[in-house]
Amino acid sequence: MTEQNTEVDVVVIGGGPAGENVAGRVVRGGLSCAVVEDHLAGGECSYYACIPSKALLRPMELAAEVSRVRGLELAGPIDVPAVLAARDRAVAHLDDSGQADWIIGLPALLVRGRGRLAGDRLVEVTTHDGAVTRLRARHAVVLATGSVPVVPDVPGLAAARPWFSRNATSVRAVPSRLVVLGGGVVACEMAQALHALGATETTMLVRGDRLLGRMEPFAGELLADSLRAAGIDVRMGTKVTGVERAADGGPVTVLLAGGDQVEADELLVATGRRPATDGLQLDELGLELNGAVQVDDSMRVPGSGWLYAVGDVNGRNLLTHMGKYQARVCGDVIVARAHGRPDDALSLRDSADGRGAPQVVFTDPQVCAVGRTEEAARADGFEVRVVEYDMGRVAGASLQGERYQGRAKAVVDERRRVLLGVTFAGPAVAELLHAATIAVTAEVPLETLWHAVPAFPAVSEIWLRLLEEYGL
Ligand SMILES: Cc1cc2nc3c(=O)[nH]c(=O)nc-3n(C[C@H](O)[C@H](O)[C@H](O)COP(=O)(O)OP(=O)(O)OC[C@H]3O[C@@H](n4cnc5c(N)ncnc54)[C@H](O)[C@@H]3O)c2cc1C
Ligand SMILES: NC(=O)c1ccc[n+]([C@@H]2O[C@H](COP(=O)([O-])OP(=O)(O)OC[C@H]3O[C@@H](n4cnc5c(N)ncnc54)[C@H](O)[C@@H]3O)[C@@H](O)[C@H]2O)c1
Repeated sequence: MTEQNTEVDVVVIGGGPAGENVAGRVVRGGLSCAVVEDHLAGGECSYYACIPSKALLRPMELAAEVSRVRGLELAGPIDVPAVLAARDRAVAHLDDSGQADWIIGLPALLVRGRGRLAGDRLVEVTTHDGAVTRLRARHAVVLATGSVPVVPDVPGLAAARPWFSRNATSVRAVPSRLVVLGGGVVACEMAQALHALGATETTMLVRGDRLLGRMEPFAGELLADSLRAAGIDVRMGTKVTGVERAADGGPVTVLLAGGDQVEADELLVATGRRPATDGLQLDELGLELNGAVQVDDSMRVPGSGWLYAVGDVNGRNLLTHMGKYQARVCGDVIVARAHGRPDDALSLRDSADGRGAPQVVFTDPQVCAVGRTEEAARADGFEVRVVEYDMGRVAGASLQGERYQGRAKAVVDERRRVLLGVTFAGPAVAELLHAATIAVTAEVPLETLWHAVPAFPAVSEIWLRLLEEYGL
């Protein structure tokens, strides 16, 4: 076993979107940086999560759009091998040389191997051949190790070799019978994609009474209607009591409280993710881990002068764009502190995560939201008024296709007359979201928004309808 020692200004553990962006910002600020990556530069998002899932969903979404436009018809069923090939291209056939070259070209040092904290500003990396590299950071160590799936404690589950999101997004042969455990984002997106790509019997087992539990209830209801209309068996209020599968393979049987059971070729478990902190040795630094690595709004671990955490591992919002935002804050803060410059500018603090991150669920209908739901706003003590509107009544939306089903909801802070949150559910509503994000972030008074005139006949006329509904 060989040992090497290297000193740089900043060491980043994890080369996913968050880690890469920290590296980009600190190098731009004149610091040297090493990125430690155990698997693929680019992280979960690029190869197993956002990118492949959206590549698998897009044909389903477009096919649904076509089915709503009179005079158009698909020439045939979705060409599954072609879709899987397009997915493979989207993930660069799991070849990370493009992203590795980007890191190296910053320039930054890319150290391939598993990193852990070995002391004050010290990271130890074990490479795949067993060699150990010790990286000493002059200024900061940033944890950007992402998250891993939660495995529920269900008898027989682990032995039944369930699928997790990586198996679903990397699918080579779509199972005919699929059972999905969970009603969150991964469950909804992957159930719909795999059903459209050939799963003929798809069952969703949802613990609660609705899908997308963190969003406005109407969004999950519209989505459940659409999934059911597509032939997916969405079962609410279920409790899985056991899972069985013969050791030599064959179908998997999911046992439910009440005596029911579902047999399928594969079981996809999509019951959330937890921060990837195993093996980092945080406890040895005296850090108490309550699930995620807690950070302040400059992304620094409280009580430490040098340890930061960005992206999924800090548990703020498990979304790529939020991890990258945190990374920009974190990188710039580290640069400011390293150069002894003021570190308290507005751009050097995370103010977006606590307000309610923008998110798009890429199903049909799409669901997107930013800011607080009505329930969250009331819980936070705001004086709330909500307005809702059926998007099918907007001229631009009705022109998108027949049977356009959609709904919008705005949550208003009555005292300041600004938006606290906005949710849209409907076909192709994702691009409406950024206008809402600007309005919520900038706290644009409704009286000012009134003068932002939406073009006719675009779907964005929903903004006018919401304001009229409010009484303007
Ligand atoms: C199926 C699915 C679809 C998703 N779709 C979307 C979407 O459409 N939009 C969206 O915004 N978000 C989406 N997400 C969430 C998104 O993937 C994550 O929020 C994002 O990847 C987090 O980025 P990260 O850099 O924090 O972590 P990751 O992308 O997980 O990267 C962490 C990196 O750290 C490395 N690593 C971990 N531990 C070590 C160690 N000890 N030493 C060295 N390297 C280590 C890993 O190998 C990995 O490369 C999706 C998630 C899933 C599961
Ligand atoms: N388009 C996107 O933005 C996108 C897509 C996929 C994933 N993501 C992110 O990835 C993260 C993980 O997604 P996810 O869908 O796995 O998590 P999630 O937290 O969104 O949903 C988890 C679901 O599993 C259920 N659940 C939890 N424990 C259970 C148990 N023991 N038995 C039965 N059901 C159980 C929950 O009730 C919930 O319905 C999310 O935080 C999300 O932000 C984002």
